[in-house]
Amino acid sequence: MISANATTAETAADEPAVETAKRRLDRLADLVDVSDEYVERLKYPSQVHRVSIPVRLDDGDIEVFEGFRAQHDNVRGPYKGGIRYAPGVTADECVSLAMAMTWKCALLDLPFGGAKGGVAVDPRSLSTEEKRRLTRRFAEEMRSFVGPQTDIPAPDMGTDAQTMAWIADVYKMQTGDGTRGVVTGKPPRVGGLAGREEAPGRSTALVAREAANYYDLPIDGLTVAIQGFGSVGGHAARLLDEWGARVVAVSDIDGGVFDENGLDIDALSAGTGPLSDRDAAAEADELTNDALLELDVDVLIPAAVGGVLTADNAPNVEASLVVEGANEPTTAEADAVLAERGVPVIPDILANAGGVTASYFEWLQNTNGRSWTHDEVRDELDERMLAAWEAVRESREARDVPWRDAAYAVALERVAESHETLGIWP
Ligand SMILES: NC(=O)C1=CN([C@@H]2O[C@H](COP(=O)(O)OP(=O)(O)OC[C@H]3O[C@@H](n4cnc5c(N)ncnc54)[C@H](OP(=O)(O)O)[C@@H]3O)[C@@H](O)[C@H]2O)C=CC1
Ligand SMILES: O=C(O)CCC(=O)C(=O)O
Repeated sequence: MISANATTAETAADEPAVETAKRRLDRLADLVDVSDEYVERLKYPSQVHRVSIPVRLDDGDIEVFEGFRAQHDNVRGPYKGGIRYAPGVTADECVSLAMAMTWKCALLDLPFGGAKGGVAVDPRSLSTEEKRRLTRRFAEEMRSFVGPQTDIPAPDMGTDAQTMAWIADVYKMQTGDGTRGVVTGKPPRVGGLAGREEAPGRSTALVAREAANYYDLPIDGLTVAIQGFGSVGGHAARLLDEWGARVVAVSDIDGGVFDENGLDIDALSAGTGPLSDRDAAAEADELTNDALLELDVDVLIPAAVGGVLTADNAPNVEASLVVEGANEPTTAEADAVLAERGVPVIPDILANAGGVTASYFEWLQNTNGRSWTHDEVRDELDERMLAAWEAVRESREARDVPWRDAAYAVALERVAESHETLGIWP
């Protein structure tokens, strides 16, 4: 077992993400030619919906869960963003993630605004039937504020294609609209897109490869540690492994596995249960999630929960490069420490943006009835991701700022331009 000093996800020194998001906007206002009034408005969500979700559990008891949907800005198109099921989800968490969706969609030049939702629940504590009842009731509660042209949810942590299928079905029963464009990330047999599930992991891998190349770290033999082996982490690991990188560590909620010679990612993916119990990990060492973040690797990819790189552990990060597969894995304080130490951090709004980009293709497919092949999805996704990477690279070089600010500057400029053109406020 490799160990490291224990860290908590958010220390006293690490401010809440929503405050960081607001401060970032102030800083960005100096970088781009945007009026202060727009910047002030964009610090706040347009609306935050909060609903109660009563669910009958398998043992006959009723439990009431809290659900949220934060809608940040829709100047560029309908609100768009995932729904997460995780313990401790709050309205504020959804607000900061909704703000990030506004910037992510603008950076990829998609005709969407930003939203995020969630239910405070540990999905691992629910049976499939309980999840189905919870999801259908949440969908009923969301009826008045979601729709293919208003707000389009998608999967996020703890939710998946099946969750989206249940929401699409409730919406169809309520409205008669059978196009299923109300949510993306559905199973392909009910209007979903081949390639949506792998897309955020694919973009994370693609951006990691480009960034590594930028810093003269060749993909062949590139050592990579990935926290999280779910939708994003699992697909990023598989692709990087396929492209010749050496994925030496991956983890799930219970901890991780490490092999300096590289893990057998395909075999690990084929297994079930905790990673450390899988046959493919028999020769690997176990390590904690904290220790994984401090491994001496070329690329570290946090791809699980937010707030894992903090003021406490950033001084111990040994990776040459951090690529954010998860949303908001790096606190503002950790960002500052890593910048000081010369460790580049490629931001979430670029790296994992393949998810919402593929969601856009799915929404188009549902809207105009033309289905996309898996190859078409991959080709167009890669093209758009590489274009976004280039835009951020140019912004960084022109402005001489960290990668995160460079990406946000491109996005803020586009959102502000849309507001200015419409002239609706201030
Ligand atoms: N799915 C999507 O379309 C997108 C997701 N993202 C972001 O990527 C991140 C991961 O999402 P996604 O892959 O969908 O989620 P999944 O639920 O598919 O996977 C999450 C992974 O993280 C692990 N995990 C959960 N809690 C912890 C913890 N406290 N410490 C360490 N590992 C943990 C899970 O382990 P276990 O399996 O044991 O529970 C699992 O391996 C989130 O930040 C999400 O917002 C970003 C863009 C798109
Ligand atoms: O696909 C989408 O609409 C959003 C995915 C998401 O929630 C994210 O990118 O964080």
